[in-house]
Amino acid sequence: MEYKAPLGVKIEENGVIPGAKKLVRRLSDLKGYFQDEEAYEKLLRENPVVYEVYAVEQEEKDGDLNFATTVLYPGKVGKEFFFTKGHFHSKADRAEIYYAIKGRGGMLLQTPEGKAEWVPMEPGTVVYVPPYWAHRTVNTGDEPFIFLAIYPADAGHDYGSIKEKGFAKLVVEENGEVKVVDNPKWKE
Ligand SMILES: O=C(CO)[C@@H](O)[C@H](O)[C@H](O)COP(=O)(O)O
Ligand SMILES: [Fe+2]
Repeated sequence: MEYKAPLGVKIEENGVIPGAKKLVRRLSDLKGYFQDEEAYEKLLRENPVVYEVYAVEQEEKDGDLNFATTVLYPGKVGKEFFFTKGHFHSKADRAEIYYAIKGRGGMLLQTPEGKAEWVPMEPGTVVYVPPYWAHRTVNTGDEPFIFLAIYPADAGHDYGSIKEKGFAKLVVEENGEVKVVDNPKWKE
């Protein structure tokens, strides 16, 4: 039997995992995701980085685990706070654990039938993402929102239906307050 080597790695203050695979998502990678298309086009001139992911991933095998930090930058498109694309897992029954490290935000979760839930997150919050729920994180603060995700190595990402339909709820700023409101464009 060949055994894999154990690994201990320290997450840096800024959320970087040394040696991890880095993925960068700019605003241009999120075309069609935000409600306010005019605000999107305007901000696209600067094309800011919306988030970075630092992932330590294994072969897609049952029983193994991946982990990744996400650094989700503060910002808004119109009233809507910056968020990650959001996805179901390709193996839809694979669950996940998130652990918030820095900053402020939360997670939108949604069943395949479109039942949406909002879970606020601050440093120290653990979120359990049950099997079958799509999930998207949102930065509602004014500093980077940094969290760790731990997920089965064979979970995979299925972005299609969220890209097409979005979430039934939006997280917006209204009169200086964070509000979770119904998505007017949502169709069952
Ligand atoms: O949920 C997971 C892995 O299953 C996270 O590591 C996200 O992949 C990351 O926060 C970026 O979000 P997405 O762009 O993948 O939605
Ligand atoms: Fe996930």
